[in-house]
Amino acid sequence: MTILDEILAKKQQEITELKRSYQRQSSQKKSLVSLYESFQQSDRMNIIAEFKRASPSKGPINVDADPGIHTKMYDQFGANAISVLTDQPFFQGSMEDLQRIRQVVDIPVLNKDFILDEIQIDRALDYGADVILLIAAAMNPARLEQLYRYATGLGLEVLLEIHTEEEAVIANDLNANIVGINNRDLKTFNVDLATTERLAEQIKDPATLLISESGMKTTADVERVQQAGVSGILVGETMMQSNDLKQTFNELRIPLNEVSLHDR
Ligand SMILES: O=P(O)(O)OC[C@@H](O)[C@@H](O)c1c[nH]c2ccccc12
Repeated sequence: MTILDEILAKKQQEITELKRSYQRQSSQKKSLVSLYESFQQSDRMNIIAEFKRASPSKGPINVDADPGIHTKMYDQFGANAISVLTDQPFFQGSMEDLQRIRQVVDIPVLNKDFILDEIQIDRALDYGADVILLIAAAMNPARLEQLYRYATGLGLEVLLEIHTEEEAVIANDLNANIVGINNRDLKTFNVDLATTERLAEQIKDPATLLISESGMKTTADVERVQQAGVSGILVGETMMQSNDLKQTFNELRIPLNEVSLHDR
């Protein structure tokens, strides 16, 4: 049993409970902020800065950080979007964190969780998310497509996360417009930026927005994934542990070159 299996099993229990207790809000149409559109307009590396207190691979990262104060600083120093880890058992996050963050920033907010059911998508919308994460490794392609269509039908955007060549094919088949290449293998926790280099070229549609996820610490790391053609990065640990967020953003927000701008 991998850690991913363990997380997904626990998540199924949470969903069962949620279906018993969660009251959906009235489905009034909201006007959401488009991550896709706003990232297309930037001439610097787009940064999705993540609020993540702890993780199964690292243990505690920054458990005492205040979600409102911390992400307000992300926004001030140049984040283009905020990712909020809302899983409680393995990441010590919550939907209340997301709600709080929604109150303090106007840039797109991503609900980062192990989403396996429509009810979690309804809840993401209710709590103020603009974007949800769907992880190709977490379910079969047919179910992935159902959830993808459900979310986009509600007006949410989807960051579709892939880690293997097979999953890149799934992303192409779905015609996903925002694809996240996770450098971390969720089964072993190994991080390798070569994953981005390998998979970026497998994504066929030039209009797809490519995001490199995990393991980014230095300017050199960002330059490397940019060469592979990505125009956004998702950064957690480095943002949660930085003593000087202004400096961290300056190091990571490099100007985009032709490689990542060529298809605009
Ligand atoms: O802390 P890092 O190495 O910067 O990684 C951030 C993000 O990519 C990572 O938190 C992540 C990527 N995909 C996920 C899926 C579930 C939980 C967490 C993740």
